[in-house]
Amino acid sequence: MADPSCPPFPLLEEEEGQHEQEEEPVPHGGELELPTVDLEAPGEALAAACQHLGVFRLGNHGVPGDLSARLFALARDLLGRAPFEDKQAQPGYFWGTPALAALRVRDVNWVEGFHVPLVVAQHHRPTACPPAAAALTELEDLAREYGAHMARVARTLFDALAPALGLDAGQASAYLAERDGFVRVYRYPPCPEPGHLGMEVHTDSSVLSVINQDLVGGLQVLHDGAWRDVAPGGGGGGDTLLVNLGDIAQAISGDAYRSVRHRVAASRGAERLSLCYFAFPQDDAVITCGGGSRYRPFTYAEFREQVQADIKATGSKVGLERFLRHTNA
Ligand SMILES: O=C(O)CCC(=O)C(=O)O
Ligand SMILES: [Fe+2]
Repeated sequence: MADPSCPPFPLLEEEEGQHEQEEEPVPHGGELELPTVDLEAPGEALAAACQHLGVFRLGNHGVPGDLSARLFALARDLLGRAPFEDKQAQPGYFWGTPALAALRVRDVNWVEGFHVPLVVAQHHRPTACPPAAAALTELEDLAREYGAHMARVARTLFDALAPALGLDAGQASAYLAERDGFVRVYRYPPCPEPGHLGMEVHTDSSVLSVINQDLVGGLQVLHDGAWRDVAPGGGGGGDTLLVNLGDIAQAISGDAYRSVRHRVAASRGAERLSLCYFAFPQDDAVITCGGGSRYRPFTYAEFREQVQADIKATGSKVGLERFLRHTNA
C-alpha cells in the first residue's frame, strides 16, 4: 500500500542511454572506522582527520542529549505521521531536491524535511498552518536552540584549525559566519524501490557540516575509491556527532583538507532521521589560499551562484572544479 506520508513513487523509466547512475560501479567496502575528536581538546587529531578523511566523530560537544531527543521525537511526529499534502503546506518543508524536480523526476532524492535558518527577521517569519502549527513552531524553536549549539561547535572547531591554515583574525571571522548557518531536520522514509538513494552523491558547499543521525544508518562516504558505511553512534544513538568538511574548507586549505563525497542509501524497512547543520562563510569573503592553490580567488557568493546555476542547467553540482586557475599549458 502507498505510504500517505510520501508522494507517489516516481516511475523510473529510463530513456535509453540518457541517464547514468554512476559512470563506473563503485565498490562497497563495508564500515569505515572514524577517529573521534574531543571538542574540549581537539589537538592533532582534528587536523589529521581533516587531512586524511574529511569526516570524523566529535565527542564532548556539550549538546544536551534531551534537546536532540526532543527534536528527533517532534520530527518523527511532524514528518512521519502527517499526510504528504498537509506537510507541503507548511513553511520550510521540502521533499527531495526541489531544484531538480522540474528537470529529472527520477533523480529526486527519497528524503523530506524542514529547513530552519538560525537567524530570521521576525517580520519574515512565515506562519505555519493548522493542524501542525503549534508543533511546527516548537520544532523551529528547538532547531534554533540546537543550531546555537552547532554554531558554537563550528566556531570552536574552526578556531582550532585557523592557526594551521595560516588564517589571520579577519579571515577566521569571514570564513565562518556560523550564525548564518542553517539546520535541516531530515526524514528518509522507507523507500519502495530497492537501491534508490535517500540523498544522492555530493560534497557539501559548506565550510563544515555537523550530522546527528539516529540508529538506522545509511550514510556512506567515499574513501579510497569505495563506498564505506558510517555506522550510527551520533547524538540520536550515542554521544558523538559527525562532522564532515565542505568545499570551502577544501579551498581554504588548498586541497590539504577534504570535502568528502557522501550519500545516503534509502532504506526499505525503517525511516531514518537526521539533524544536520551547515556553516558557511560570509557572502563577500574572498576564498583564497595563496598563489600555490589550484583555485583562483573567489567570493563565497560567486561559488553559491555557480552551484545553483549548474544545478539548474544540468541537475548536478560541479563545485570547486569550476574555480580552477586557468593554465596556459
Ligand atoms: O542525512 C544525512 O546524514 C546527511 C545529509 C547530507 O549529506 C546533506 O544534507 O548534505
Ligand atoms: Fe551532505
